[in-house]
Amino acid sequence: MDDRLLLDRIRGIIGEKETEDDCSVFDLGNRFLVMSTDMLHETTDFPEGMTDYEIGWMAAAVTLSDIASMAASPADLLMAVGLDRPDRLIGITEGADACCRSVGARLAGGDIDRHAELTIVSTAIGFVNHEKIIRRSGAKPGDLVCVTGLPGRAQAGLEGDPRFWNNLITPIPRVREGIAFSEGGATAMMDISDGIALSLIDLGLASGVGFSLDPSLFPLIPDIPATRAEDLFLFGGGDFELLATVPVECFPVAGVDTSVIGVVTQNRDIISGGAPLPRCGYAHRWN
Ligand SMILES: Nc1ncnc2c1ncn2[C@@H]1O[C@H](COP(=O)(O)OP(=O)(O)OP(=O)(O)O)[C@@H](O)[C@H]1O
Ligand SMILES: Cc1ncc(C[n+]2csc(CCOP(=O)(O)O)c2C)c(N)n1
Ligand SMILES: [Mg+2]
Ligand SMILES: [Mg+2]
Ligand SMILES: [Mg+2]
Repeated sequence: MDDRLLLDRIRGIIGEKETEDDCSVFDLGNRFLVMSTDMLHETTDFPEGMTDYEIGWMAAAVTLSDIASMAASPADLLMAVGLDRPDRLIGITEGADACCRSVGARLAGGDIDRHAELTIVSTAIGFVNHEKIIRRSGAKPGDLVCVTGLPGRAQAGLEGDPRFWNNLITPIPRVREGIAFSEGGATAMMDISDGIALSLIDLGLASGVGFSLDPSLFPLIPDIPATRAEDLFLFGGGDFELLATVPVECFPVAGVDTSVIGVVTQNRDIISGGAPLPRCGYAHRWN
């Protein structure tokens, strides 16, 4: 059992549309309010060696990334902190505050509790004009599949590559890039927190499409064997880059440094280099 399968079980209760995107979407009449919440805790999310400041930064970044993935501008973030030791709160708060400021958001409140394992829930809201929101459901056959940055770095950092430790522990929410994708006509978007392969599965289901990827186009981490780099690229979690689909006539998108890795297909299969893409990536598992 993993978190994706569990989510499928509650979709019928709260609704397909409500659980389809990185954020929930509330119509304010003149624009949309988007909201996201994420829970992180020490054993599964904060690798040993992180400072409290970095823990606070990461907790804010993962949620702000969800706001970015709707092409929204983040506004306020609340952080509920279950502390194993009280002295950790100041560093955590300084890190979260710095991350919020870096994207023009405000750390605006939260909660403090005692907990055996350090646990942080961050909740953020953002705003986006009706015509500028990008959902997971808009991909059209023929669109280009685009990704920002060098996915795979966070997993490489987790596995001990010192070059990518900072990518793992202090991810940058791609707010500016999300807005640029929207301005440039992107049709669907999400962040790749659980890895590109699982994200493509989600995007394909939401849009009713498939994908054909060309591995020769993948932007890969340098100086490691190519097969390893390709696995990190497709299946590594913890990178908060954006995955977007862009009509051919809209490419390149001004203001985003992006790599084209494939094309959207009418056929719902997800193919990479001619073979079906395995359903592998980061998941929360029970047994
Ligand atoms: N317990 C829950 N109850 C209701 N909706 C949920 C629950 N958990 C997740 N969702 C919804 O399901 C969708 C996917 O959630 P998920 O946490 O996988 O997305 P995410 O936040 O983009 O990913 P990540 O957690 O890796 O940042 C979101 O719309 C989310 O609001
Ligand atoms: C031990 C360890 N493994 C992996 C990562 C990278 N990481 C951070 S958040 C996330 C996915 C989304 O999580 P969630 O679904 O809980 O929001 C991943 C893969 C990490 N920081 N620590
Ligand atoms: Mg997300
Ligand atoms: Mg999230
Ligand atoms: Mg999740």
